Amino acid sequence: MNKLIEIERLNVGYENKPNVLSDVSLTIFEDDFLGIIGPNGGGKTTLLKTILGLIEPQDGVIKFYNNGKVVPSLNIGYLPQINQIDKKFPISVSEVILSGLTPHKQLIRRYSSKDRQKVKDVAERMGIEELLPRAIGELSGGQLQRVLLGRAIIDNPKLIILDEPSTYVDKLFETNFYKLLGDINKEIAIMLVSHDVGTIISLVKNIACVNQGLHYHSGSDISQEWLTNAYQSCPIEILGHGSLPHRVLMEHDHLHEHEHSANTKD
Ligand SMILES: Nc1ncnc2c1ncn2[C@@H]1O[C@H](COP(=O)(O)OP(=O)(O)OP(=O)(O)O)[C@@H](O)[C@H]1O
Repeated sequence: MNKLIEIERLNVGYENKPNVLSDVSLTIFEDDFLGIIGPNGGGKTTLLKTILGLIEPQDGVIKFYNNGKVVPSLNIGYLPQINQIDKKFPISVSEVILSGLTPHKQLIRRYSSKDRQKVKDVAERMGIEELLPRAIGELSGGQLQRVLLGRAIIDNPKLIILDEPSTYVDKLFETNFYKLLGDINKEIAIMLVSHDVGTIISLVKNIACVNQGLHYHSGSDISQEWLTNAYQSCPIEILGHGSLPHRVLMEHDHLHEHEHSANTKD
Protein backbone atom coordinates (compact mmCIF):
# COMPACT_ATOMS: atom_id res chain seq x y z
CA MET A 1 0.00 0.00 0.00
CA ASN A 2 1.39 3.41 -0.98
CA LYS A 3 2.27 5.93 1.69
CA LEU A 4 0.62 9.33 1.54
CA ILE A 5 2.22 11.03 4.52
CA GLU A 6 5.15 9.94 6.63
CA ILE A 7 5.81 11.69 9.93
CA GLU A 8 9.09 11.04 11.70
CA ARG A 9 10.03 11.99 15.25
CA LEU A 10 7.91 15.10 15.43
CA ASN A 11 8.20 17.48 18.37
CA VAL A 12 5.65 20.27 18.53
CA GLY A 13 4.88 22.85 21.20
CA TYR A 14 3.78 26.42 21.77
CA GLU A 15 5.72 29.29 23.27
CA ASN A 16 4.12 28.83 26.67
CA LYS A 17 3.44 25.11 26.26
CA PRO A 18 6.40 23.06 25.01
CA ASN A 19 6.26 19.30 24.38
CA VAL A 20 2.63 19.10 23.31
CA LEU A 21 3.76 16.35 20.92
CA SER A 22 6.94 14.40 21.69
CA ASP A 23 8.71 12.06 19.33
CA VAL A 24 5.61 11.34 17.25
CA SER A 25 5.93 9.12 14.20
CA LEU A 26 3.04 8.11 11.97
CA THR A 27 2.36 6.88 8.45
CA ILE A 28 -0.89 7.64 6.62
CA PHE A 29 -1.65 5.51 3.56
CA GLU A 30 -3.35 6.40 0.27
CA ASP A 31 -6.62 4.65 1.07
CA ASP A 32 -6.39 5.07 4.84
CA PHE A 33 -9.25 5.77 7.21
CA LEU A 34 -7.29 6.73 10.29
CA GLY A 35 -9.09 7.41 13.57
CA ILE A 36 -7.34 9.73 16.02
CA ILE A 37 -8.35 9.38 19.64
CA GLY A 38 -6.96 10.68 22.92
CA PRO A 39 -7.83 12.79 25.95
CA ASN A 40 -8.64 16.50 25.94
CA GLY A 41 -5.45 18.44 25.53
CA GLY A 42 -3.61 15.31 24.34
CA GLY A 43 -2.45 17.09 21.18
CA LYS A 44 -4.85 15.81 18.49
CA THR A 45 -5.64 19.21 16.97
CA THR A 46 -1.98 20.19 17.25
CA LEU A 47 -1.07 17.13 15.18
CA LEU A 48 -3.67 17.99 12.51
CA LYS A 49 -2.54 21.60 12.33
CA THR A 50 1.09 20.53 11.98
CA ILE A 51 0.20 18.22 9.08
CA LEU A 52 -1.76 21.08 7.48
CA GLY A 53 1.31 23.32 7.79
CA LEU A 54 -0.39 25.73 10.20
CA ILE A 55 2.14 25.05 12.95
CA GLU A 56 5.89 24.74 12.45
CA PRO A 57 7.31 21.71 14.30
CA GLN A 58 10.31 22.23 16.59
CA ASP A 59 11.80 19.04 15.32
CA GLY A 60 11.04 16.14 13.00
CA VAL A 61 10.10 15.53 9.39
CA ILE A 62 6.80 15.38 7.49
CA LYS A 63 7.06 13.84 4.02
CA PHE A 64 4.26 13.90 1.47
CA TYR A 65 3.94 11.29 -1.30
CA ASN A 66 2.12 11.10 -4.60
CA ASN A 67 2.06 7.69 -6.30
CA GLY A 68 4.91 6.55 -4.09
CA LYS A 69 7.17 9.55 -4.85
CA VAL A 70 8.06 12.32 -2.40
CA VAL A 71 6.38 15.63 -3.32
CA PRO A 72 6.70 19.07 -1.68
CA SER A 73 3.05 19.33 -0.68
CA LEU A 74 -0.28 17.61 -0.83
CA ASN A 75 -3.82 18.79 -1.49
CA ILE A 76 -5.55 18.27 1.86
CA GLY A 77 -9.17 19.13 2.66
CA TYR A 78 -9.91 20.22 6.21
CA LEU A 79 -13.20 20.07 8.08
CA PRO A 80 -12.81 22.20 11.22
CA GLN A 81 -14.54 21.71 14.55
CA ILE A 82 -18.04 23.06 13.98
CA ASN A 83 -17.78 25.40 16.96
CA GLN A 84 -14.95 27.18 15.10
CA ILE A 85 -17.45 28.37 12.49
CA ASP A 86 -19.03 31.79 12.90
CA LYS A 87 -22.61 31.09 11.83
CA LYS A 88 -23.38 34.81 11.85
CA PHE A 89 -20.98 35.36 8.95
CA PRO A 90 -23.22 36.44 6.04
CA ILE A 91 -22.30 33.85 3.47
CA SER A 92 -24.34 31.34 1.52
CA VAL A 93 -23.90 27.60 1.37
CA SER A 94 -22.73 27.72 -2.26
CA GLU A 95 -20.13 30.37 -1.40
CA VAL A 96 -18.81 28.25 1.46
CA ILE A 97 -18.46 25.21 -0.81
CA LEU A 98 -16.89 27.32 -3.58
CA SER A 99 -14.29 28.65 -1.15
CA GLY A 100 -12.87 25.12 -1.00
CA LEU A 101 -11.61 25.61 -4.58
CA THR A 102 -9.07 28.33 -3.83
CA PRO A 103 -5.51 27.45 -2.87
CA HIS A 104 -5.64 29.30 0.41
CA LYS A 105 -9.37 28.83 0.83
CA GLN A 106 -9.92 32.58 0.77
CA LEU A 107 -13.49 33.71 0.28
CA ILE A 108 -13.01 36.30 -2.47
CA ARG A 109 -12.19 35.05 -5.93
CA ARG A 110 -13.83 34.96 -9.34
CA TYR A 111 -15.34 31.59 -10.07
CA SER A 112 -16.07 30.07 -13.49
CA SER A 113 -19.25 28.31 -14.51
CA LYS A 114 -17.24 25.08 -14.30
CA ASP A 115 -16.53 25.87 -10.64
CA ARG A 116 -20.24 26.46 -10.03
CA GLN A 117 -21.07 23.14 -11.68
CA LYS A 118 -18.61 21.46 -9.32
CA VAL A 119 -20.47 23.01 -6.39
CA LYS A 120 -23.75 21.60 -7.68
CA ASP A 121 -22.22 18.14 -8.13
CA VAL A 122 -20.74 18.14 -4.63
CA ALA A 123 -23.97 19.45 -3.10
CA GLU A 124 -25.89 16.68 -4.82
CA ARG A 125 -23.50 14.11 -3.44
CA MET A 126 -23.89 15.57 0.06
CA GLY A 127 -27.70 15.69 -0.32
CA ILE A 128 -27.80 19.46 0.25
CA GLU A 129 -28.69 20.81 -3.21
CA GLU A 130 -31.76 22.69 -1.92
CA LEU A 131 -29.64 24.45 0.67
CA LEU A 132 -27.25 26.10 -1.81
CA PRO A 133 -28.80 29.62 -1.75
CA ARG A 134 -29.36 29.60 2.03
CA ALA A 135 -27.25 31.53 4.52
CA ILE A 136 -25.13 29.29 6.76
CA GLY A 137 -26.73 30.90 9.83
CA GLU A 138 -30.01 29.18 8.92
CA LEU A 139 -28.62 25.66 8.93
CA SER A 140 -28.79 22.92 11.52
CA GLY A 141 -25.54 21.48 12.87
CA GLY A 142 -25.94 18.41 10.69
CA GLN A 143 -26.58 20.44 7.54
CA LEU A 144 -23.57 22.63 8.27
CA GLN A 145 -21.39 19.53 8.64
CA ARG A 146 -22.37 18.41 5.14
CA VAL A 147 -21.64 21.84 3.73
CA LEU A 148 -18.20 21.78 5.33
CA LEU A 149 -17.60 18.27 4.06
CA GLY A 150 -18.54 19.46 0.57
CA ARG A 151 -16.08 22.33 0.92
CA ALA A 152 -13.38 19.88 2.08
CA ILE A 153 -13.75 17.54 -0.93
CA ILE A 154 -14.57 19.91 -3.80
CA ASP A 155 -10.93 20.39 -4.83
CA ASN A 156 -10.28 16.63 -5.17
CA PRO A 157 -7.91 16.35 -2.21
CA LYS A 158 -5.80 13.26 -1.55
CA LEU A 159 -6.72 13.43 2.11
CA ILE A 160 -9.44 15.01 4.20
CA ILE A 161 -8.93 15.77 7.86
CA LEU A 162 -11.99 15.98 10.08
CA ASP A 163 -11.81 17.37 13.60
CA GLU A 164 -14.66 15.92 15.72
CA PRO A 165 -17.32 15.92 13.02
CA SER A 166 -20.08 14.49 15.21
CA THR A 167 -20.17 17.25 17.82
CA TYR A 168 -23.69 18.62 18.26
CA VAL A 169 -25.10 16.30 15.69
CA ASP A 170 -27.95 13.87 16.23
CA LYS A 171 -27.54 10.12 15.90
CA LEU A 172 -29.52 9.60 12.69
CA PHE A 173 -27.64 12.38 11.02
CA GLU A 174 -24.37 10.95 12.28
CA THR A 175 -25.08 7.52 10.81
CA ASN A 176 -25.79 9.08 7.42
CA PHE A 177 -22.74 11.28 7.69
CA TYR A 178 -20.50 8.31 8.40
CA LYS A 179 -22.01 6.45 5.44
CA LEU A 180 -21.05 9.44 3.32
CA LEU A 181 -17.53 9.28 4.71
CA GLY A 182 -17.29 5.58 3.87
CA ASP A 183 -18.28 6.42 0.31
CA ILE A 184 -15.75 9.27 0.08
CA ASN A 185 -13.06 6.96 1.46
CA LYS A 186 -13.26 4.88 -1.74
CA GLU A 187 -11.32 7.73 -3.40
CA ILE A 188 -9.86 9.87 -0.63
CA ALA A 189 -7.86 9.05 2.51
CA ILE A 190 -9.54 10.20 5.71
CA MET A 191 -8.11 11.24 9.06
CA LEU A 192 -10.86 11.55 11.64
CA VAL A 193 -10.46 12.96 15.16
CA SER A 194 -13.15 11.92 17.56
CA HIS A 195 -13.89 11.38 21.23
CA ASP A 196 -16.62 9.00 20.20
CA VAL A 197 -14.53 5.87 20.21
CA GLY A 198 -17.48 3.49 19.97
CA THR A 199 -18.51 4.98 16.67
CA ILE A 200 -15.15 5.44 15.10
CA ILE A 201 -13.78 1.99 15.81
CA SER A 202 -16.47 0.46 13.64
CA LEU A 203 -15.53 2.82 10.81
CA VAL A 204 -11.80 3.22 10.67
CA LYS A 205 -9.06 1.07 9.19
CA ASN A 206 -6.36 2.15 11.68
CA ILE A 207 -6.29 4.03 14.97
CA ALA A 208 -3.70 6.37 16.51
CA CYS A 209 -3.94 7.34 20.13
CA VAL A 210 -2.43 10.78 20.76
CA ASN A 211 -1.47 11.65 24.30
CA GLN A 212 1.73 13.68 23.92
CA GLY A 213 3.21 10.52 22.42
CA LEU A 214 1.44 8.50 19.75
CA HIS A 215 0.55 4.85 19.77
CA TYR A 216 -0.54 3.28 16.52
CA HIS A 217 -2.99 0.42 16.22
CA SER A 218 -2.91 -1.10 12.79
CA GLY A 219 -5.87 -2.77 11.14
CA SER A 220 -8.46 -1.78 13.77
CA ASP A 221 -7.65 -4.83 15.90
CA ILE A 222 -10.04 -3.46 18.40
CA SER A 223 -12.18 -5.11 21.05
CA GLN A 224 -13.64 -4.29 24.45
CA GLU A 225 -10.36 -5.50 25.91
CA TRP A 226 -8.43 -3.16 23.66
CA LEU A 227 -10.63 -0.28 24.69
CA THR A 228 -9.98 -1.01 28.37
CA ASN A 229 -6.24 -1.07 27.74
CA ALA A 230 -6.39 2.04 25.63
CA TYR A 231 -8.41 3.82 28.27
CA GLN A 232 -5.69 3.20 30.84
CA SER A 233 -2.78 4.36 28.75
CA CYS A 234 -4.60 6.87 26.59
CA PRO A 235 -7.57 8.06 28.63
CA ILE A 236 -10.45 8.98 26.37
CA GLU A 237 -12.82 11.61 27.64
CA ILE A 238 -16.14 10.35 26.36
CA LEU A 239 -16.53 6.68 25.73
CA GLY A 240 -18.62 5.73 22.78
CA HIS A 241 -22.01 4.14 22.61
CA GLY A 242 -23.41 1.40 20.45
CA SER A 243 -21.99 -2.07 20.11
CA LEU A 244 -18.33 -2.69 19.61
CA PRO A 245 -17.20 -4.78 16.69
CA HIS A 246 -15.71 -8.04 17.91
CA ARG A 247 -12.32 -8.42 16.44
CA VAL A 248 -9.29 -10.28 17.65
CA LEU A 249 -6.91 -8.20 19.73
CA MET A 250 -3.37 -8.48 18.50
CA GLU A 251 -0.41 -8.16 20.81
CA HIS A 252 0.87 -4.64 21.05
CA ASP A 253 3.22 -2.59 23.10
CA HIS A 254 2.02 0.36 25.12
CA LEU A 255 5.46 1.20 26.50
CA HIS A 256 5.77 4.40 24.52
CA GLU A 257 2.50 5.74 25.85
CA HIS A 258 3.40 4.82 29.44
CA GLU A 259 6.62 6.75 29.07
CA HIS A 260 4.60 9.84 28.26
CA SER A 261 1.45 9.32 30.25
CA ALA A 262 2.70 10.98 33.44
CA ASN A 263 2.49 14.62 32.44
CA THR A 264 0.11 14.97 29.60
CA LYS A 265 -2.76 16.92 31.14
CA ASP A 266 -3.26 20.69 30.84
N1 LIG B 1 -2.20 28.25 20.37
C1 LIG B 1 -1.86 27.64 21.51
N2 LIG B 1 -1.02 28.24 22.38
C2 LIG B 1 -0.65 27.62 23.52
N3 LIG B 1 -1.07 26.39 23.89
C3 LIG B 1 -1.89 25.75 23.07
C4 LIG B 1 -2.34 26.32 21.84
N4 LIG B 1 -3.17 25.44 21.22
C5 LIG B 1 -3.24 24.37 22.04
N5 LIG B 1 -2.49 24.55 23.15
C6 LIG B 1 -2.29 23.58 24.25
O1 LIG B 1 -1.71 22.43 23.69
C7 LIG B 1 -2.27 21.26 24.31
C8 LIG B 1 -2.84 20.37 23.22
O2 LIG B 1 -3.98 21.02 22.63
P1 LIG B 1 -4.78 20.38 21.43
O3 LIG B 1 -5.86 21.33 21.07
O4 LIG B 1 -3.83 19.96 20.38
O5 LIG B 1 -5.39 19.07 22.13
P2 LIG B 1 -6.59 18.14 21.67
O6 LIG B 1 -6.13 16.74 21.90
O7 LIG B 1 -7.01 18.48 20.29
O8 LIG B 1 -7.72 18.55 22.72
P3 LIG B 1 -9.32 18.49 22.61
O9 LIG B 1 -9.67 17.05 22.64
O10 LIG B 1 -9.73 19.19 23.85
O11 LIG B 1 -9.73 19.20 21.36
C9 LIG B 1 -3.29 21.75 25.32
O12 LIG B 1 -2.68 21.78 26.58
C10 LIG B 1 -3.61 23.16 24.85
O13 LIG B 1 -3.97 23.98 25.93
